[in-house]
Amino acid sequence: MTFCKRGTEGLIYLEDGTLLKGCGFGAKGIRQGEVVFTTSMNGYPESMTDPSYRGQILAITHPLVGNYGVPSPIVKNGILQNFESEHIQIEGLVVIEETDPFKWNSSKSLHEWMAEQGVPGVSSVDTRLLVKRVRTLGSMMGVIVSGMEVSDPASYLGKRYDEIDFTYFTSPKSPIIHQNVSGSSLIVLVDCGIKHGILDELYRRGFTIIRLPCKSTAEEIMDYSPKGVVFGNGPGNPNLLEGLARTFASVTEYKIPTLGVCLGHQIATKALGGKVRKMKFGHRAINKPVVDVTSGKCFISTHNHGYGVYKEDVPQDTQVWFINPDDGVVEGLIHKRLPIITTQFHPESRPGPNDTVWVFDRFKKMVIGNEWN
Ligand SMILES: NC(=O)CC[C@H](N)C(=O)O
Repeated sequence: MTFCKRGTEGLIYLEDGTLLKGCGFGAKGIRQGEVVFTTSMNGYPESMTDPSYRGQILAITHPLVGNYGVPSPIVKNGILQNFESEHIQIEGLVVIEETDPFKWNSSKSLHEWMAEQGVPGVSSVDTRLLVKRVRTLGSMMGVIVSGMEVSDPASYLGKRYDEIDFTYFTSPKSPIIHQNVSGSSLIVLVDCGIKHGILDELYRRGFTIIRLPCKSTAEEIMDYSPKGVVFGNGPGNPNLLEGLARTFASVTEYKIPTLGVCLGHQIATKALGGKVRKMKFGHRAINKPVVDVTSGKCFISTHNHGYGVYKEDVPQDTQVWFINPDDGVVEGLIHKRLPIITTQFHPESRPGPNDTVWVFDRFKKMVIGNEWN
């Protein structure tokens, strides 16, 4: 029997029947979701508040999680500087060891933060075994239990992740404006659950940003006469978002500079005639290589995607911009005739190395200077 420092037990159950018992922390509760893993060694406050993780139970492979605690939110111009959204988005967290913090800017422990926000965690489980199962069998649904007695966790499995449109929970219901006094150009960002890191990088480049709901039409977008449009990241299965792909396709008719990031890259692919497929277990890390095939340079980047574009599914009028050299997944596209660029990875680098923030400079050049290749 494991000694549990919070005095409660917990478990993680996978739909293939794997049951790992450990300790509960964070909030007491039971949640179901798709079980995914990240190999990031730090950045848990950013990852856990990334809206693209909605509907997922996140396992962190790094053995100690919580060492530097959780900071107080810092907000500038309505944009969070140290979290990716206002609250925790993951369904639950799985770690080997959940630690108490020691850092000058920590305001609470990981345990306290999760308890406050109603998110269950389980620690003292063999995350290596869990990751091996997911890598071998592919992403699976699972159930996390913290501090409660449950005899049949399988009975809590519900609707499958791939069948739920999570943007309903993460997209704003009405426009949000980040007015930029130093800015020259107004852009519209189609917000399906935007990471504040993306907002921040755009705002730093002088843009006034109008965030519109994910279900907006091209007409609603063009009503603002934007100089550029961004289709951002977001949770869930891109193949459920046919309306968004239609909106993207209609926006292309205005020949307006457009940037797609992560979900935005997938939506661009669909809108332009390509295909997006579910990956076996996805890419979630802050040290993934991507090669810019136009320059031959390799960059280290932040990823969080479970769907992907493969070479054979790239839309006709686009050229591959980035590729992941490990598995060949297409990590970025450039349109051959229109000012459209996309990345599957996260150039805003939250959390992660800043190697690719120049993608936003390139977008700015497209908007301000009319250059894109
Ligand atoms: N970060 C994202 O935008 C993720 C896109 C999509 N939900 C996926 O998992 O592939």
